[in-house]
Amino acid sequence: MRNHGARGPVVELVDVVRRYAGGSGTPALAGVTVAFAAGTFNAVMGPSGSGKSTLLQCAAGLDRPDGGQVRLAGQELGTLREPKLTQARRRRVGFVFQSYNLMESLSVWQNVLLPQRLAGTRPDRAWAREVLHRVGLAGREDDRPGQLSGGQRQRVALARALAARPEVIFADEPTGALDLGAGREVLALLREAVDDLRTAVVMVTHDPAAAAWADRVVFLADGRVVSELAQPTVETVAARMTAVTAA
Ligand SMILES: Nc1ncnc2c1ncn2[C@@H]1O[C@H](COP(=O)(O)OP(=O)(O)OP(=O)(O)O)[C@@H](O)[C@H]1O
Repeated sequence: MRNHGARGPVVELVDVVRRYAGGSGTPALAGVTVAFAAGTFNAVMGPSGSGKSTLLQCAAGLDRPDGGQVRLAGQELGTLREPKLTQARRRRVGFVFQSYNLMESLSVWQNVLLPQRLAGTRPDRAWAREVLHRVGLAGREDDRPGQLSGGQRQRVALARALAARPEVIFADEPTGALDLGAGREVLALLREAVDDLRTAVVMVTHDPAAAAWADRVVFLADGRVVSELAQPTVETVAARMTAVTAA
């Protein structure tokens, strides 16, 4: 596609509107235009209810907007019907959630390979092994998630995302359930995915210290992008959050 070169955005939202049935009248997304490029780490922040999770769901093709366009690797998602939409998502997108979303009955290894099995592609075992090594879980392949700490579980979730070589990883509060040290490990691994693999990362967070790992912070309020910050630090993020919340 024309606009998906090395410098083109992996994910592009143009004037995206999402209105929930029975909502209070204010749309969850009220016309959001934003793009996320390969090899960039983006944080999305904003007050509770500002539309962060809805933005992630629409950008990932998990939810359909009521207006506007979402392009993933240059492909307009609104034009895709199932199962093409699911295929596009499986091929290009990785997810990391606050609650890990691992299959408890499967081993670490089976969890990491599951998305590729579901996609019907032949799992790249050598890369999966490399990825487990990268996240510090080599040797834990046969463990069940129940035998792991929260930080280790989240690193399995990250390995699962990376194993499919996604162009973009969407992370919804990936450090929300972790202590400081485990959270830092996960953030460092997301950073590595951006710097070494040129993955785009889009991470929703409430934590200025987590956002400071990003290259850029996008601030939402009332379903709109109200501010942006490049090269964020804990201090500049905290100050901007205060300003956005007070406005
Ligand atoms: N499934 C739904 N049905 C109806 N309204 C919803 C639904 N999901 C979200 N909303 C509403 O849409 C708005 C945006 O919600 P969203 O979860 O995207 O915000 P958020 O910024 O992620 O919030 P938080 O930080 O609390 O997770 C809120 O007003 C919320 O109540």
